[in-house]
Amino acid sequence: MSFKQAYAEFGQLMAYMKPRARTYYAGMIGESLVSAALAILLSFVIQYLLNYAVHRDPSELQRAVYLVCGTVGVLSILSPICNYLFLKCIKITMGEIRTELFGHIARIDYRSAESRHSGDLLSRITNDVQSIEMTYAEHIKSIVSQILLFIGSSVVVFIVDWRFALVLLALGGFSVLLNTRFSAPLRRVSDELQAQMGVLTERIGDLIAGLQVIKLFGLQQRAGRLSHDAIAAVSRSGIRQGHQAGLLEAGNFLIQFLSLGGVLLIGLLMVSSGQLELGVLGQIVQLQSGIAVMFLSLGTSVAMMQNSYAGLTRIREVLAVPVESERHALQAVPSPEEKTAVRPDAALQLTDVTFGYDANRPVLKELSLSLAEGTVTALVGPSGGGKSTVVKLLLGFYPPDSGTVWLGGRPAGSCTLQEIREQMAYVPQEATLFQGTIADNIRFGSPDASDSEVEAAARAAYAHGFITELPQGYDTPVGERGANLSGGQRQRIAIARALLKNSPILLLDEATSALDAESEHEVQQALQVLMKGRTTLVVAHRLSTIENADRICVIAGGRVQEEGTHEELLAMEGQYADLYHLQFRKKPPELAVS
Ligand SMILES: Nc1ncnc2c1ncn2[C@@H]1O[C@H](COP(=O)(O)OP(=O)(O)OP(=O)(O)O)[C@@H](O)[C@H]1O
Repeated sequence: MSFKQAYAEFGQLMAYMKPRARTYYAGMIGESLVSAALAILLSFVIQYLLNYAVHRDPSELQRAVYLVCGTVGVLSILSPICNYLFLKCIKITMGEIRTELFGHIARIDYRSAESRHSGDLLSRITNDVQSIEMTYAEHIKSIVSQILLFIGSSVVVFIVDWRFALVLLALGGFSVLLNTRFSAPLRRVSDELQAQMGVLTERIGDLIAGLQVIKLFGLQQRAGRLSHDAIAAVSRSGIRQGHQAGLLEAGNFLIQFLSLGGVLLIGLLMVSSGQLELGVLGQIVQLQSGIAVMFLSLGTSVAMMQNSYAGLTRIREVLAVPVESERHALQAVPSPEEKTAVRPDAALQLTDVTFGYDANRPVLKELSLSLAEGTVTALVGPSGGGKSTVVKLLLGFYPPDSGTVWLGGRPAGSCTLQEIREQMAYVPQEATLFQGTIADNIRFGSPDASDSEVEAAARAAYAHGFITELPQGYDTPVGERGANLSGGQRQRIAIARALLKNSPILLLDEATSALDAESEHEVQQALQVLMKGRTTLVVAHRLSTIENADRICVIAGGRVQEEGTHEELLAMEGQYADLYHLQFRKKPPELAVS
């Protein structure tokens, strides 16, 4: 890496510290001065004590004692203050970096979110952010304190015997060359290692999320094999990094050894021939480590900062992922035919919508669909036909490639995403619960809702009963992603949340397929309450649950193939009738949509 590039990357790293740069540098330089001063003053103490040992002059002993007491007194006041300022700046800055990352990830557009593995994002938020903290807290401070120690030691050695100073500086020069030689390979291996840590975190995420399936199907060995490659890659890069760092360290130690051995040998010869005081030699020996260590630790710190630069690059990649714009990304102006097709009673409508996740493979093909206000519409059809994709478009997660989504007769492209989403409540197949209590999770539907409103929503969602049976009631923590609750309980909390949101349009991804009969009954009852008076779109996987819907649309191959009521569609003897006969299973009438 060129000096210019390193300087630019350092600048980017320090840009986060800019608002409090003065305090950070003051704290860090203060801390560094303290440790450099300690080492240099110690060299004087050694000189005075050795002089006392040789000449038995009590004033030398006295000077050593005064110096020790003065140093301890001043440093014990300065050090905690500087350390506090320094650490405070780091913690605030790290908090800001994490907040920026979290905020950005929460806003990234859905297409980018779906195309990334959550483990990769997790690794960037944890490993890469951590690598930046190491530079703020360790590497920069180490460089500055070693430079200060180096300057102080060099000046003192130069004053007491300039010949030693020249020899030590020459050896230091070698050390610089050695460290520069290792900088580029270390950066390469750091980049690799950080990326591989990301892959490993992805594998671990998959493993934890799929633990039940892995155990159930006895896939432990297979899962182990899948993670094996990622673990092996991390180990290989880690070993390569260790190898490079080890070679660098060995070279630096050799130089340090030569420097210490040389000073001692020449110094002792000079002492024995009367050219040098023993006390001065003791002082030079103490200070030579300050000079040699500077090169050693400067090299190591510069090399380790490559890790942070690699981490920063990965964090900046996340920050460069586009966020959802406030406006719905749909810009196309509806055609005159589409405008005339808009039904005045439609709460939601799609006219000639074509959409593909991949531009060359349309999933929805000129699909038209309208949801009359206050009615229940069900989407059914074969797996992969495009039902969930319709929901994603309605929620504004993706804009159509062509055609128009209409919201109450208004093109969704002219609405903000907030306007679109305020109109809709969505209950997905798997209820998403967040860390916090049951009450917190219901309150996501309306953050300002009072406790009694939360309870009313829970009662309407048939959730109040089981909540009050829990020892902590509404204050029960739901555990990671609702792990402390059953599937049906999670669903009813999600329904209570949707009730509290009180939006006029309801999108349901058939939420009961994974539940046992009793839970399904309760969730269905809760859904009946939720659907009352709302325009509802149900993505149904089991036809028995939507027999009484006002309209049923069969979606296959990205198009509405058939539509009508249950009886009309059966009479058609088309795809719906085939699907129905295939799945035929009578449900108790009270469970079905009424
Ligand atoms: N994020 C995505 N990226 C790329 N392709 C996708 C994505 N999501 C869905 N698809 C593809 O789009 C097509 C329609 O998927 P969709 O989930 O809408 O079907 P569906 O009718 O809801 O299926 P199911 O009943 O199984 O849930 C499928 O071929 C699917 O592979």
